Amino acid sequence: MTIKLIAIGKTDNKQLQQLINEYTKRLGFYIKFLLEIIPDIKNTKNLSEEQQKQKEGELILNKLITTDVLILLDENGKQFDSVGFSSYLQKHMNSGIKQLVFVIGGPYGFSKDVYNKSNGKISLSKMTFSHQMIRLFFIEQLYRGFTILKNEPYHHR
Ligand SMILES: C[S@@+](CC[C@H](N)C(=O)[O-])C[C@H]1O[C@@H](n2cnc3c(N)ncnc32)[C@H](O)[C@@H]1O
Repeated sequence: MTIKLIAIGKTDNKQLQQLINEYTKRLGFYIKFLLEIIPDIKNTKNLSEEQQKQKEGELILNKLITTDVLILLDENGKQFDSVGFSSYLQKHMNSGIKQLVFVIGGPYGFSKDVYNKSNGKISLSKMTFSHQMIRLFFIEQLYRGFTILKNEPYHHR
C-alpha cells in the first residue's frame, strides 16, 4: 500500500520544511509515502471563502484515482491515540487497498464535494492547526504509527 498526503500551498517556512523532509525520510523506511503539494490558488482576494474552497476542492478531486481511499484531516473527524492510529493504519494495509490518501484542507477547510467523496475523517485534536503546520504533525504521527507496528523504541507507552 502507498500512503499519499495531499496538501495545498508550498511550505514557506524553511525550518518547518526541514522537519517535514526529515520525517518524510524516516517514514519512507517503512512505507512508500508521497507528499503531493497542490500549488496555491492565485488571486484569492477576488474569491469568497466558498469559491476558494470550491476551487481547491476541484484540484484535490482531480488528483484522485477511482481505487483511492480518501481520508480527510478534519477537526471534527474521529480521534485516536497513537497506538489506535497505528492499528487504523494496519487495518487499511490488511484490507488490500492500493493507495490510502489523506488530505489537508486549505485555510477554510474543504468544499462539500470533497466531503461527499471522502471515505472518512480523522482529527488530530479538537484544536485547529494551520494548514502548514499540520503537515509536520501528521507525518510525525504516521512515522510514530509505523514504529509502533514494528515495536521500535520511538514511542513510549
Ligand atoms: C486552518 S484549518 C481549516 C479550519 C476550518 N475552520 C475548517 O473548517 O476546516 C486547515 C486544514 O488543516 C487541517 N487541520 C487543522 N486542524 C486540524 C485538526 N485538529 N485535526 C485534523 N486536521 C486539522 C484540516 O485539514 C483543515 O482543513
